[in-house]
Amino acid sequence: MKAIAIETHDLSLVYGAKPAVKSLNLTVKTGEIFGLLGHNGAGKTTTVSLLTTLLTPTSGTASVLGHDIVKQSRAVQQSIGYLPENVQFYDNMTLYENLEYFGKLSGLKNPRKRIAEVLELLDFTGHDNERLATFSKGMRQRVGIAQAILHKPKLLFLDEPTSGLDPQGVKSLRDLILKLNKELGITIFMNTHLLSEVTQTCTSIGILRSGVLIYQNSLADTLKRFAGNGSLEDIYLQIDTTTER
Ligand SMILES: Nc1ncnc2c1ncn2[C@@H]1O[C@H](COP(=O)(O)OP(=O)(O)OP(=O)(O)O)[C@@H](O)[C@H]1O
Repeated sequence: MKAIAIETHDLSLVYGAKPAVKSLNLTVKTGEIFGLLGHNGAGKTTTVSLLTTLLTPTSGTASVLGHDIVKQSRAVQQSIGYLPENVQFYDNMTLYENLEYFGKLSGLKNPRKRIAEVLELLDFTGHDNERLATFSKGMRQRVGIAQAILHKPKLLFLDEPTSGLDPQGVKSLRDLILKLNKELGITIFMNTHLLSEVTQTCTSIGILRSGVLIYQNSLADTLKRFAGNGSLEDIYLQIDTTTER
């Protein structure tokens, strides 16, 4: 049986008086590529912010790679990588300088060696002395993944990683996500509303609606269970409209 990477129990977050995540009970096993789906404002980013310890829950608990997100937040931070939706870099610095900066922030002892490994892994060899100002959005997202994996995390959180990319950028990022999962064994937790991405990348999915997890299952079981109901888009709409509000 696979170990559990993420487990939440009645995890909730209220912004002022507004509940954004409501009693979330979610399990993600190690080795999965988990896709968290939902409309804009469903609570996906808030969920990732809780699991990455950027936000403290109003109530409930969660463990990430066996560490409690509140009591052991430092251990969580050390074992995960995170690509936020709008990752910021120093455009006037080169790719190498940006990665060196992030490597130092995450306490890397030998950044030079690790940066060279990551540049090769991400097919960036030869670009290390180019300024980030010259990079396309797709390349910048890959730099975002490079900074997120510098410290060799076992679990990677990606917030809408392919949003705003052209088809070539989407494909390149999708291939990279699959490579990180298959070759390096990194568990991936990905927020998305691109259903086409989910079918080509994820092994399991969850659907959030107004802060409530209304569905969680493997992608294979979902497609089997709703066989004959059309594309994943049709299935998503069916789950969304037939689940009690
Ligand atoms: N800092 C904040 N203060 C108050 N309300 C917030 C804050 N951040 C998010 N919200 C609200 O919480 C709800 C969930 O937002 P969240 O960003 O988690 O959703 P999302 O599913 O990630 O949406 P999107 O796909 O648009 O990024 C939304 O109604 C949003 O307006």
